[in-house]
Amino acid sequence: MIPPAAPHACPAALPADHLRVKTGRVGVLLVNLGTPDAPTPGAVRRYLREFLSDRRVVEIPRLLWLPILHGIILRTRPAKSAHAYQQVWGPDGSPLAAITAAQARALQERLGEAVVVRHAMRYQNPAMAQELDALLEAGCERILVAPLYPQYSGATTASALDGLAAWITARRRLPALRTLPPYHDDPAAIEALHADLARQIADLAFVPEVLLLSYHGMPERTLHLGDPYHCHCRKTSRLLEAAFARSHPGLRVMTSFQSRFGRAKWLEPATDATLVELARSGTRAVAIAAPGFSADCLETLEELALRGRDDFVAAGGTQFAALACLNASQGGIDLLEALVRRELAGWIAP
Ligand SMILES: C=CC1=C(C)c2cc3[nH]c(cc4nc(cc5[nH]c(cc1n2)c(C)c5CCC(=O)O)C(CCC(=O)O)=C4C)c(C)c3C=C
Ligand SMILES: [Fe+2]
Ligand SMILES: [Fe+2]
Repeated sequence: MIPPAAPHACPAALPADHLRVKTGRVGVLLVNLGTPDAPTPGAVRRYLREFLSDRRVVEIPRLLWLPILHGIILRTRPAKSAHAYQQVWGPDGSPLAAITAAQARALQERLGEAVVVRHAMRYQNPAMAQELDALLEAGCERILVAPLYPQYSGATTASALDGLAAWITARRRLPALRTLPPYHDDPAAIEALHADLARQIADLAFVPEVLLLSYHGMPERTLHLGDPYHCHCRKTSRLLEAAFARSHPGLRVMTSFQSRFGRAKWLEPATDATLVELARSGTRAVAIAAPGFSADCLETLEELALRGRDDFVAAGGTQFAALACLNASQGGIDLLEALVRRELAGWIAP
């Protein structure tokens, strides 16, 4: 679609190859949150230091936060979190990194040579700046940056855009840029999630009474400050609930928020408390899903699938299934392709 650059005359003092760069291509950068390079206390510490130093993630004044982060959290949490990562670490490393890489490869296949697809992590590796540079190097003059968060939050979507902004300010030669909007209520996203979860439920050895939709939590204060995250999660849930009411009339769909961090009040109800409450009030069979995560990660594979099951069973529940995220499944890649093609309108042939 982009015409080749016309020949031109440059000052004789410049070397003949000063503009001999590849041009005319379109790039897509899939971005997810980030994960440690290894399931060791040292690597987890480096990851947490970068992540939890981000002002978008912890919004309390630096003077208060930095002594807590460096004096307490970075001394105690890395060993505990490394133990959790060891339980989900796979042959290709961290699940979040491996799945995001697989999503990028699958999307590259779908989009063909007209588009260069790469992936990056907001924290740790592969770094956003390195991957954006690689797209420029490959001749991409137009780049779509796609944070893979269906629901917008300052801590995730906005932070990924901060990563892009930091790269922009540090480079002379910039491409044209677009960013993927949140897709929490996109009919294609709801349909993909509904179809994938329904397929997984059909494959279970039991019939769940409850489908619990668990989203990563946020401090409740961020909702009052105007972050749309809570509303986006609730809307995804409402649309999924409506879809399941049609396909699975006996299934109760509920929503909760997981991964509380720190002492402040977080969005409620909490996932762990909800599982215990369900079991205590007589629910025996639960399936849990995480529609806020585009890829399985520590928060789904350890917190939900392992600890969630323990909480539910200890409180009297008997059947528990943690359903997979869309990941690089056919439905997941169909969705990514649809979202990305829509955002690339005018840059690539329909
Ligand atoms: C999907 C959306 C996410 C939101 C919103 C979010 C907010 C948020 N997270 C923390 C603190 C931690 N999160 C951690 C891991 C983690 N978080 C997300 C996604 C969201 N976070 C993902 C995908 C992951 C998993 C990464 C992986 O490697 O698999 C962690 C690290 C793990 C641990 O030590 O428990 C922390 C810490 C805050 C404070 C926050 C909002 C303010
Ligand atoms: Fe998180
Ligand atoms: Fe809301």
